[in-house]
Amino acid sequence: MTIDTELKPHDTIPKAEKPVLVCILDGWGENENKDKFNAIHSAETPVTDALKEVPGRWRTVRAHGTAVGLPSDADMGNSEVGHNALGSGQVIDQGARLVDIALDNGSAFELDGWKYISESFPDNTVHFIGLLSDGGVHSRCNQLVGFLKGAAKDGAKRIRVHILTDGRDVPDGTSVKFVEELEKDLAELSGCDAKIASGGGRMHVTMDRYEADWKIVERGWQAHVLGEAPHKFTTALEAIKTLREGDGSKAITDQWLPPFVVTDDGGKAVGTIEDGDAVVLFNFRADRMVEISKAFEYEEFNAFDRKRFPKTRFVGMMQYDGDLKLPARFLVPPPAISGVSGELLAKAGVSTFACSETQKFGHVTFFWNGNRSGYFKEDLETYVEIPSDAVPFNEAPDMKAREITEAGKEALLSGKYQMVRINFANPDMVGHTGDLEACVGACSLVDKCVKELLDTVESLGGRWLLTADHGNADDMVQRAKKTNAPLFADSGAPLPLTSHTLAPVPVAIGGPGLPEGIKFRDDLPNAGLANITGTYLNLLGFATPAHMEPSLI
Ligand SMILES: O=C(O)[C@@H](CO)OP(=O)(O)O
Ligand SMILES: [Mn+2]
Ligand SMILES: [Mn+2]
Repeated sequence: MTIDTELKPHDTIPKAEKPVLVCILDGWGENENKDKFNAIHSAETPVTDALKEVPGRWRTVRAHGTAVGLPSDADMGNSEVGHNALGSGQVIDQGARLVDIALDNGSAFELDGWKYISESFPDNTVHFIGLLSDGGVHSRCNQLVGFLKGAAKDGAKRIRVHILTDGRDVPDGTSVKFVEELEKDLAELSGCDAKIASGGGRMHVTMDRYEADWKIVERGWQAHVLGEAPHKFTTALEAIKTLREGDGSKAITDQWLPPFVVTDDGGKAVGTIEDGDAVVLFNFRADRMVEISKAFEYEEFNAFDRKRFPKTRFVGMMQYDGDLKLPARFLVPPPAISGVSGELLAKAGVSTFACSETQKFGHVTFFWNGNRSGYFKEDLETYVEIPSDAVPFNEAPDMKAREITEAGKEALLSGKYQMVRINFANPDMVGHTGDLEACVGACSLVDKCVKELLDTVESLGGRWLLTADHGNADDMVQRAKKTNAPLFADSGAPLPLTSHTLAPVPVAIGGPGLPEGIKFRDDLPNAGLANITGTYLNLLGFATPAHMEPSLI
């Protein structure tokens, strides 16, 4: 498709004279399950509730599956695909799908990335590092197995897998099943010595994002590369089963397992990373692979002391950062996202303010701009990151919602910005902890913060759009497949749901600056997140560009 990067004025909505607020509630779905396990339903949310009553200015849109470029409608939404869609207005085949296709048609094994790592197959080790689950948000086991088989077929003599346990996109405890399956798959690879070499929980080892805590990456480096960790076991299965028990008084969940190394009977690590080895990061999603990519790729690096910097043939499943071209080599070309709203608005001279806390900062900047870490026009764009606490967020469920609200209000009142873009992390990040009570509190607070922001826009005579990127807080319990009934452990405790949901998300518009007759059209019942981009461009007074999905207005 040809992309026209010139924004044209809207036919009927005049150019916004006052700021337009776009506010994303991360992980805030509109779920059919309206029992106490829906934290949003259980929370005090008078502000977002009242928005539903405004005729023609509230609706839901699809935020999962094919509506956001994922392989199937069984796939839950996530922040990467959600913010890509919100920022670009396009439904783009996403990493999960592109890798499936490249494996299906075999092209993955013809491309430069694969040829590059193949050079290590005969005489060196090939290492695979990534999230071991079938969650489909960052990675998928069947894709890992596809590449493992490809490596064995193409003559890899020695394979080592470094696993990050999930328990976030999939139920806690499933790490055991995934490791058992992987052990079996590795044993079946013919003609090569293949083993799990190290690992740890995804929230504690390797998979940090937006430089929230480099210690997480350092732990991973020590375990995967140097073969050093406080815990050593002779099998990965024994490692995770033992580590899950914690210190006896408190169990540790899959997400938070400490780093471990697998050793031989003599205590020697079975899979350190050495000069000449190939290293593949098998996650397709970008945010949590950027830091570890820098550690493997950058000669100059001072985020932590690597102690040893092996010269490896290093590839990502995808190229994770389009501006940094990181990593330089990759197995499957990433989604080509162009003509995004940020670029068009910068070209049109619109000044933008974007803000969230660290955990979601890249969501409203990097993902929003199509996985680019830079600016389009730096003098027109102000990006503000409020540092997140480095704690499990059920222990501090308010997170930085108040600080983000203050920053957003200040930006609106400053008169410096035509568009103000905000993301509240709480419903998602607290939702992922599985702690219902904490999540209910988080949702109530976010509702209050939304009020403050909308009141500010009202006072200025501006316009606003409120939406979310996918569900999460809207269901905090695992349910029976057929009946949807909540599931409980033998102890009687509800089985927590830590993942995102398949629920659609709300969209609401308003503000005194919005001409009175402006309403949502009713001929787009299947609209998704990509339809929101044209909608906020309309609020700014621009027509929806032809390469974007139609506006909801
Ligand atoms: O924490 C994350 O990495 C994902 C879940 O795997 O959540 P989100 O897509 O909301 O960032
Ligand atoms: Mn999200
Ligand atoms: Mn999430």
